[in-house]
Amino acid sequence: MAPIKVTKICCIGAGYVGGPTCAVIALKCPHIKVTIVDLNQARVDAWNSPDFQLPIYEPGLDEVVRAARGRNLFFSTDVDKGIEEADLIFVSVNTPTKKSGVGAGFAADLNYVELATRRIATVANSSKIVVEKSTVPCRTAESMRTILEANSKPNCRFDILSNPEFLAEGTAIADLFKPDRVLIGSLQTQEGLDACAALAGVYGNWVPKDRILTVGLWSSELSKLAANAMLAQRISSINALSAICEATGANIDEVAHAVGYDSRIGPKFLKASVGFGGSCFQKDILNLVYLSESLHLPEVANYWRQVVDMNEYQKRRFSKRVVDTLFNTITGKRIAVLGFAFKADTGDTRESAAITLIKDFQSERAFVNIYDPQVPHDQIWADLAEASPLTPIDTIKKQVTICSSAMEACKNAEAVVIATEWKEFNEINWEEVYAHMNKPAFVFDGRLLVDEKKLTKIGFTVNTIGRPAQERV
Ligand SMILES: NC(=O)C1=CN([C@@H]2O[C@H](COP(=O)(O)OP(=O)(O)OC[C@H]3O[C@@H](n4cnc5c(N)ncnc54)[C@H](O)[C@@H]3O)[C@@H](O)[C@H]2O)C=CC1
Ligand SMILES: O=C(O)[C@H]1O[C@H](OP(=O)(O)OP(=O)(O)OC[C@H]2O[C@@H](n3ccc(=O)[nH]c3=O)[C@H](O)[C@@H]2O)[C@H](O)[C@@H](O)[C@@H]1O
Repeated sequence: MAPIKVTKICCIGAGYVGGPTCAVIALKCPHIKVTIVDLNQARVDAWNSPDFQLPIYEPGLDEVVRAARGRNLFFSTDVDKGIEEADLIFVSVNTPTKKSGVGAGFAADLNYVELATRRIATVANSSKIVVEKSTVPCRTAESMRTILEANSKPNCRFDILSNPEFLAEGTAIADLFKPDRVLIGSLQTQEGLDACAALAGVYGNWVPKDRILTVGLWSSELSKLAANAMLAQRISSINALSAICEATGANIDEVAHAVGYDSRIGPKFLKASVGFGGSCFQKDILNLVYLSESLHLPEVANYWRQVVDMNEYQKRRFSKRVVDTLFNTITGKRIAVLGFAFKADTGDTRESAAITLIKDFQSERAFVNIYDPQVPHDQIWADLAEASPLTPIDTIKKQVTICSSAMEACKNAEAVVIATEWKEFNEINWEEVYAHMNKPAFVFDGRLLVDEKKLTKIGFTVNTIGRPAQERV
């Protein structure tokens, strides 16, 4: 049989993954028409905006969309047309943690995946390769196949692939241009392998062959959860060690450096922090915990749960350190929180550690000034309202002020808390900040960002994650 040639791709879901991933496919494959569809009109409008005010902030994304949009890259709310036209469909919808029902708080909510799958079954008039791009529990492809086959029209066949995405926000375009690997899982039938070869052919336009890994469907699905769980586990491990450092006088940067020098361990992902955030680490580990429990493997479930528990502990430990250091009370004191996004170079705030810290400061009745260079103010208010559902937004607004610069946030504050490692926080004029703060002035560095010695010399008392407090000299 001649290899399947992909000429039209549809991606369902124009979010942080579907948007950048398929924009890069369009850029690198000018011979393929790529249509990204979404039910969210505002999001699609932003992708189509004449001045390229895209719905997500991602370095380099703008250039990719400028080069391909209108040529072979299209954004639309016409989901049915996108499905009908395409020979390969990515399902890149959200799979958040379930909020209610069986598995609430742990299991992935597969409702969006199911709705998208049902839509494909209803609309498709020709055979399609359907690709799971969303992160899903192991064996979700089987449910998708059952739904598609039960609802398909005669002469329509569906081949399901798993092609999880490994990009990280903030470096999405670089990751997509030069991925460590592209993983494609398929059934090991001839049809499955043919579909796999077709998708590998798409990536083959720019990804070297030896970086395209082809495996079985279930291995592919599980590998995505495993990769995120192991990355998060490294952060929880280094954060657990940071607590020992603070208590003993060891320095977490030195420990991470020494440990990471072992080529079997490696230096990446060993940066102690105020806790990992982002839409996926916690969700995917909880998903793995749920999967393990469903498989009657409680020891395995407990093992992975600890990674999330340690992360919660790290956040709480940090806010407690702020309160303890400020003479056991922050009531009525002003705390400047620098950074609200869950990491630098993104405007995404999902599960950001900053939200937990600010909530803790609010419950201690402190005043909080927030500054983030990318997160829209409306998003900050929405996140704070969601974090404290019983507190009216007007009450929150009496305690919290959103500022338009780091300097403005620090004015008249007792303490500065660095929650996100934005580069611009390296360039803060700390002498000027110090001059405008109440004394004694404290800096709590949750991201190992500031030069402790320099700040201490200025007069600050500096508390850095994973190091004992530096007293004023
Ligand atoms: N955010 C990230 O960096 C990464 C996310 N992932 C995974 O990728 C998946 C998508 O994540 P994000 O892009 O961050 O989510 P997102 O929430 O930014 O985007 C999902 C989009 O799908 C749309 N959608 C939902 N149901 C739909 C339907 N039936 N028809 C059309 N559109 C529909 C939503 O309106 C939304 O715009 C998740 O499973 C996530 O775990 C994987 C790797 C990285
Ligand atoms: O499935 C996903 O959603 C993605 O999740 C992560 O990507 P992302 O969450 O975008 O960002 P990371 O760079 O992994 O950072 C996650 C969190 O860990 C924190 N972190 C990271 C590294 C580190 O050494 N220390 C640390 O505290 C970051 O500040 C951030 O809060 C993975 O890195 C991606 O491979 C994966 O595709």
